[in-house]
This record gives sequence, C-alpha cells and structure tokens, in this order.
Amino acid sequence: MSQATTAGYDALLLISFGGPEGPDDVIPFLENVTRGRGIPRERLAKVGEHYHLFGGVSPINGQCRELKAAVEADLAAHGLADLPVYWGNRNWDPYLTDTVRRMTDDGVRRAAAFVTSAYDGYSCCGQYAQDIERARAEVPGAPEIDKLRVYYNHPGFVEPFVEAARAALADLPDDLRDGAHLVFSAHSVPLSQPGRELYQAQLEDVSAYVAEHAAPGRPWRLVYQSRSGPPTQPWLEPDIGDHLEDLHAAGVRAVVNVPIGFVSDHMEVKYDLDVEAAGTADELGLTFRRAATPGTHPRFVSMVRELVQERAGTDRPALGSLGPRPDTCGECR
Ligand SMILES: CC1=C(CCC(=O)O)c2cc3nc(cc4[nH]c(cc5[nH]c(cc1n2)c(C)c5CCC(=O)O)c(CCC(=O)O)c4C)C(CCC(=O)O)=C3C
Ligand SMILES: [Fe+2]
Repeated sequence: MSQATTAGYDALLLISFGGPEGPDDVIPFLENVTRGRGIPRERLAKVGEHYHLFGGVSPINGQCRELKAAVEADLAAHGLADLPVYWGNRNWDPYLTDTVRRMTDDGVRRAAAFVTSAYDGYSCCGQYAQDIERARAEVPGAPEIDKLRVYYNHPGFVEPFVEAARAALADLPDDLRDGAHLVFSAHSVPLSQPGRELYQAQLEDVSAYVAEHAAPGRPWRLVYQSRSGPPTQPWLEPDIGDHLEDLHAAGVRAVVNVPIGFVSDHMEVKYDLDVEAAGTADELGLTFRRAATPGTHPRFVSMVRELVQERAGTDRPALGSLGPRPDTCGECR
C-alpha cells in the first residue's frame, strides 16, 4: 500500500443517490427517496412517469459504474492500483449499508468517501454524512469513513463546465450565438433546508466563474429546476421554465443551459432539462443547447484521486471567490 500517496486510506468509497434499474423498481425506489419527506402523491406519480419514459431505468447507476471504472483506471495509472474502490447508494441497490458490510468483511480500516454531489446543503452534503453514520452504526466493526471535502469549486469540477459551456455556445447557429444568454441551473430545495444559504452562495459563485471564463461579458443567470414538495412550501426560485419565458418575452432568441448543480446526466438532466426545459424552449421558439455535465471527464476523474491525496496535507485548489471548503463543516444538518 502506497501510504504516502493515499494519505493513509486503504479504500475509496463512492457514494451516490441510486436509481431504479427496471420498471418494477420505480415505485419502491420513489418510496425509498420520499419516505417521511411530505412529497405530494401527484408529484410522485409524475416523476414515476419520467422514469417509465426511459424504460424504468435511471441513468445514474450506469454513470456510477462508469465513474468507478474511470477512477480505478486513473488510480492504476498513478501507481495506486492497490487502493480498492467501492460503491454504495442512499436509495437503491447497491445500498450503502451492504457496501460498508462488504468493506468490513474485506478488512478495510479507513476509507475516504467521495459523494456524487458537489455542494454544501442538506440534500447534497449533510444527508450523505448522516447516511455514512447510519450505515456504520448498522455494521459492527465498520471502518472509519471520512467524507471528502465539498468540491463545487475544485478545478476538476469547474473546468469541465467551462469547456462544456464553450462547446454548447459553439454549437449554436452563427446568427444566434452573439445574442445567446447563459442559463445556469441547479436542483431547487426548500428555503428552510439546512445549509440552503451556503448552497445558493456556492452556486452563484461558481456560475459567475464559469460565465466569466467561458463567455466574458455574456448575460447569465442562475435558476432552479426539479422542484417538488407541496406548493405552500417556499423553494428556491425562479424556475427554469419561467426564466425561459421571461427571456423570450425580452426578445432573446437562444440560450445555453449549464446544469451547474449536477455531476452527471442523470434523470434531473435527461428529463427535467433535455425533455421539459428543452420542450418549453421549443414551444417558445427559443433555440436551446444544454452543456455537458462532468460525468467521466478526465479532469473530474483525476479530481477524485486529488481529493484523497490532499488529505496528506498538500494544496487544496479552489476557483472563484469563496476558497476551499474544510474537511468537515456540520453547517448543513
Ligand atoms: C439538491 C438536490 C440534488 C442535487 C445534488 C445531487 O446531485 O445529489 C438532487 C439530486 C437528485 N435527485 C434525484 C431524484 C429525486 N429527488 C427527489 C426529491 C428531492 N430532491 C431534492 C434535492 C436534490 N436532489 C429535494 C430537496 C427533494 C425533495 C425530497 C427530499 O427532501 O428528499 C425525488 C422524489 C420525487 C421528486 O419530488 O422529484 C427523486 C426521485 C436524483 C436521481 C436521479 C436519477 O434517478 O437519475 C438525483 C441525482
Ligand atoms: Fe432530488
């Protein structure tokens, strides 16, 4: 084991949201996600239909398998093939608790955990920290598991977005490019959610950085998507659909949507943006391009290794104006 270069960790644990892998999984998955969270039944039925449009298969598990394979290849290319990579989810098989049990059986003592969610806030960070604690509590002899720092402003997350925003702009018809606006989008959360202010501030800061570096001087705005919850509860706004209508009414003819709140092209991207928001734009006659998410971009993949290695006390890179996040924060529980 190369102790010096893995900061003393003997395993890497990839933690994600999880998603259904066939039509029969959809309802049990949605029940797992929403248990005790007060999501209206109509919203659940609608979201179920989104999954059925894709054969009941969420793209997210496949994306986790691809990320895991890419991280393993990157570790091997850096002489760290002996750092095993595990994967566990909050809401679907492979469940985090089962994975922690397997790690324990394999003799893992101290693991670094990478979460497929880049920001602070309860849904992105605090809830995953609780998931880790719960899984460890359920498994006697479970390893120590350190959640890696929040990485929304790490160059490995930000640079792929700069590149993707440029590529999406380049893909617009020549006569529409100059007047196109950038529309950054992230998952809405209730205003009452712990860590919501931090989530919002981080999104604004990284959107400003990407806008400035991909297309200096171009108009941009951060908006929200995928709202659920009862209508009486205030969530982050404006919604992307309303913003597209406003832009159209103001005479804008083209937009590039940058899904800055997401790590991969999972259902919130494939349905809520590529079907719903693109459909709204189409009805308005607004030309719409969606920028890629980091996915398995080589820079994003190497970031995972760098986040482990920096725990040995090396540099903690961060772009934008807010600086690197600490290893643990506790602000979003
Ligand atoms: C901030 C945030 C992210 C971004 C950070 C990150 O990327 O992790 C995110 C990601 C995701 N959300 C996902 C799926 C769902 N989220 C739901 C519900 C909710 N999300 C919330 C927030 C977030 N969610 C919230 C506050 C709720 C209300 C209920 C609650 O407080 O928990 C529901 C229930 C139905 C509905 O109401 O929509 C589903 C099915 C999937 C999997 C997609 C796939 O299958 O490909 C992913 C990656
Ligand atoms: Fe969600």
